[in-house]
Amino acid sequence: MLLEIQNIHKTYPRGRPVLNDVSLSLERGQTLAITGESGSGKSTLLNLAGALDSFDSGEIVLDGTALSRLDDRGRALLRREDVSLVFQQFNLIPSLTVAQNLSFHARLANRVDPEWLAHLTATLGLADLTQRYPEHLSGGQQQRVAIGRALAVRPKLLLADEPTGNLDETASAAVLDLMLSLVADTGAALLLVTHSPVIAARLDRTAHLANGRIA
Ligand SMILES: Nc1ncnc2c1ncn2[C@@H]1O[C@H](COP(=O)(O)OP(=O)(O)OP(=O)(O)O)[C@@H](O)[C@H]1O
Repeated sequence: MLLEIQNIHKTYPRGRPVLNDVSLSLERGQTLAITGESGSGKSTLLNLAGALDSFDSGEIVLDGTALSRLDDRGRALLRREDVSLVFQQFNLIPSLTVAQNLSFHARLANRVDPEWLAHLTATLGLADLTQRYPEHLSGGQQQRVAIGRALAVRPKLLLADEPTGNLDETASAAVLDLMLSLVADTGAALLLVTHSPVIAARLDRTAHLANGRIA
C-alpha cells in the first residue's frame, strides 16, 4: 500500500473536530477522489497526507514512512521528493518562464531528467510556450504548467485540490485528461479533491466526507 490514512483525528485550535476517525488507503497507481460539502475537511485531509500540517491522533503512512515520526527536516524532504501538489490557484512563479517553472521542483529535488521534461512539455501542449511568462498564459495553460511541474519530480503521490476549479468546462476536461494520463505514466497515486461528481467519476474510487467521517 502506498498511502495509509489510519484513524485520523484533527481539530484546529478553538474549532470543532474537522476529521473524526478518518481512514482510507491508496495503492500505487490508484486514483481517489475526495468529495464532500464545503467545510467538510477535504483540504485538511489533503494537507495532512502531504505532511503540510499535523494531526492529533491516528497515523499516516506513506510508502512505509509514518508521518507522525518525521521531524521538520523529514517532512520537508518528503514534500520535496515524494509528494507533489497542484492547487486551484496555479501558484506558478511569475518571474520564471514556463520552462523554468516546469523544472523548478525537479531542480530543488536534484532530479532533473531532460527527457522526461521534454515528454511532459510536449504532452501538455506547452512546446511553443516555454519562453513565455505565466501572466501571458491562459488559465488552462497555467494549470498544465503546474501539473508538469508537479510531475517533473516523478512523485510517489500527487495531491490535487480542485485542480480544475478555476477553468471552464472544456479546459477542465482537457486538463483532467492530461493529468490522469500522465499520472498513469508515472505510476504515481493521485488523491484529488473535487466538488464535481463528473470529475470524481473519472477516478478509480471516491471517498465522501461528511461530519468529519468518510460516509
Ligand atoms: N487553518 C485553520 N484554522 C482553523 N480552522 C480551519 C483551518 N483550516 C480549515 N479550517 C476549518 O476546518 C473546516 C474544514 O476546512 P477544509 O478547508 O478542510 O474544508 P473543505 O472541505 O476543503 O472546504 P471547501 O470545499 O470549502 O474548500 C472548516 O470549518 C474550516 O473553517
